[in-house]
Amino acid sequence: MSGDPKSKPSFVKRKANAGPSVSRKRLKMQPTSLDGLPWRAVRRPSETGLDGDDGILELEEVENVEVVYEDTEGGRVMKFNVLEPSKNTTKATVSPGSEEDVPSPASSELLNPSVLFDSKSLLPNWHAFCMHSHLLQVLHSRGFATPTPIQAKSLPIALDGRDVVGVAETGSGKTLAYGLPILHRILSHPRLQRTKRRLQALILAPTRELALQVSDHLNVFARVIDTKAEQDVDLRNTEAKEKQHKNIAPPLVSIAAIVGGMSAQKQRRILDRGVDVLVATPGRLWDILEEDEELARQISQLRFLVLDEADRMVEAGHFAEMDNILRLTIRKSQEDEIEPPEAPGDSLDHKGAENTEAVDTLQTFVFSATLSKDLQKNLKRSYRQKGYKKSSKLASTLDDLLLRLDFRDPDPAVIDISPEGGVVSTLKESKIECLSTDKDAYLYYFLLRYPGRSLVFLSSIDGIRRLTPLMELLNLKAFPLHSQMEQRQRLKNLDRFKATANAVLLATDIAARGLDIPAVDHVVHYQIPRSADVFVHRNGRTARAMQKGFSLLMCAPDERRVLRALLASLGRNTDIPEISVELTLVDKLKNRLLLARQIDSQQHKIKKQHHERNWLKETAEAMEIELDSDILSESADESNPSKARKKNNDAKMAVLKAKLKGLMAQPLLSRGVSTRYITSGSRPIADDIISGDVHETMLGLRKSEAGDDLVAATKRKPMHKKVHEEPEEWNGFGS
Ligand SMILES: Nc1ncnc2c1ncn2[C@@H]1O[C@H](COP(=O)(O)OP(=O)(O)OP(=O)(O)O)[C@@H](O)[C@H]1O
Repeated sequence: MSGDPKSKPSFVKRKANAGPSVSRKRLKMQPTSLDGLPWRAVRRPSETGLDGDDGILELEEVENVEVVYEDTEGGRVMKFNVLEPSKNTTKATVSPGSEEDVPSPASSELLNPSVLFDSKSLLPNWHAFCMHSHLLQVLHSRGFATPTPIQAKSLPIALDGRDVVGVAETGSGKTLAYGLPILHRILSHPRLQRTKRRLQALILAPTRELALQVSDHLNVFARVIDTKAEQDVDLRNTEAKEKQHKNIAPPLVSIAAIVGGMSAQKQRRILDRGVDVLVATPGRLWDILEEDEELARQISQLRFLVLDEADRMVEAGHFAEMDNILRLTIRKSQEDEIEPPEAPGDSLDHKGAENTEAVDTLQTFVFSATLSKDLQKNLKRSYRQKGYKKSSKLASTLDDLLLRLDFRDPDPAVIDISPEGGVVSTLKESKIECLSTDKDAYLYYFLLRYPGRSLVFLSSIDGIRRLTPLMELLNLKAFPLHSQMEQRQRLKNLDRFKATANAVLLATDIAARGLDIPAVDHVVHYQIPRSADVFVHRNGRTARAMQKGFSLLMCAPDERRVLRALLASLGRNTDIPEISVELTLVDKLKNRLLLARQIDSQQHKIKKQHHERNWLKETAEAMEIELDSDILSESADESNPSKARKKNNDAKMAVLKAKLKGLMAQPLLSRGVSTRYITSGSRPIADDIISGDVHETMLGLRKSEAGDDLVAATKRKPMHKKVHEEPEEWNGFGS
């Protein structure tokens, strides 16, 4: 019996169970007293209300016991015969009262899935994978009726214990393709109760947002199902998520995210408590690893290693950290020239069998929407070439890095179902050719003409800083997202963008990979992306999970050459179609933009003057210098304007703002529509207005989706042709 009987009132409930399958033939007479029986502690089922700590410290059961009644002189007595269990019994032999032998709560679900959850009739398309019943229930509760193609192809292989390199289009469910096998394994091999969780899976992701998203996504599958909470709480909202986390039972599988920009102490505390799955960005993980020897040791004994968006990881400035972390995962049994850094505790092999099991069964998953065919071939080849030697120098390309992965599998399965040319079937692409200096106006036109959730990619942070205030002055809900923002602000802006139906996210390529934002209607490339992969991933933020999506590329004359090269590298032989634009409207919008720019530069000037004046004063004070009265008066003239001057500035600003307000109040009429009589143009619009069919911000234009306004694409000179493979047949999500 466990617990301290002195400190708490306690009793032990016991139930005897002879078990129907016990054969008389293997009866071994062992008359014993009640306390001498092989009692086994069992979980206190929450359904019965016995799972609290009050009163009952432990519930025990005993099996293979025969109860015999004997008539004696003193009356009828009960005797117990212990039957010897059959040799092939699957139950572990347990010693009574041993804490170590008590399975964790997760094991309660470790029963025949078809008994707990009728997956055959409720989830027929998932049934064949024989996954843990808890996972099937979550899939069912979320309405994930059918595995996506990448899931259907990789799950059987991954569940079979093999390594997988998976390449599939953006938004096609790759997270669960690697996540479900990991969760299945952990749920099916529950840790012993009161033993600390041991790290079993490490998932590396290139950006903080992606790492947090992956951990959120998998956490949904790791928690005890609370259908009410699932309905009530929008899990995509950070605040709601925090609230929910406070209210729920401990997870069946503990998944933690370790990313930069958030409290390192808090993340260390979580690690100290023990986690099963760690999702991390390489930079922060390496920082922690340099001080946390125990974590380094656990990483050297992982059961699963995942590289999500592997190809991005080498670009994100994480190369050295990635390389170091991968070295930790290399097993000692490998005949390798790379000496993994000595993991703390290497000498402490007291875990014995547990270590051996982990060492021998590391499974590696590498997933991305863009892994070149050459790389995939090289990956395979490297394992066949016995002579391949890993150099101890730092890896320098993705090829190098992947070749360093410690694939246990002599022939890792490579599943490539990425679409030809990188275009997702539900995505419509378009472009606008215009001068660089006109891009703001065309962007503004597009955002007004096609309201919705638009994600605009810019190649520089300065560009985002310049555009954000302009958009705000033009009454658009614009949120910036880039690496120089504080992490809290980054997440807040993402949440706001997700929660606003008609909003603009101005982002650098940190938002290009993996982010699963619901219902992004448009992706805009303000500049041509620097590579074909980035183009594919940026586009992948829309048209996800078989939803419709639209992308617009803004191409200046000096970018044409880059665009041609980009399309060629994707093996495309048709140009991207142009979208038709009402140029008269763009001209009108240019006037608004001009005013917005003037206001912004005026505001900027005032801010700068304040800043300079304060700096001068503070510096003089700090250095205990008395500034020359000439300088002071000059400075006062310039940056601390006199009342009259200030008034003048304020008046100037008020005039500009009033002008802009006036312009914005004027309806934007399309060409051919008279400003005086909206029925007299080439296309009278009065009827459309009455029927609500006209565009609310641009009179004279019918409401339409961006995809409806494409101009036929021109054919480009044929490139080297690709053999056309039949597309994967898939009828979409939930079918
Ligand atoms: N079997 C399924 N049925 C329905 N929806 C699914 C299924 N699997 C995943 N999803 C949903 O599809 C969306 C995209 O999944 P996920 O983010 O894993 O895509 P991805 O392939 O990793 O995309 P990217 O390459 O852009 O990172 C998510 O919202 C996810 O919940």
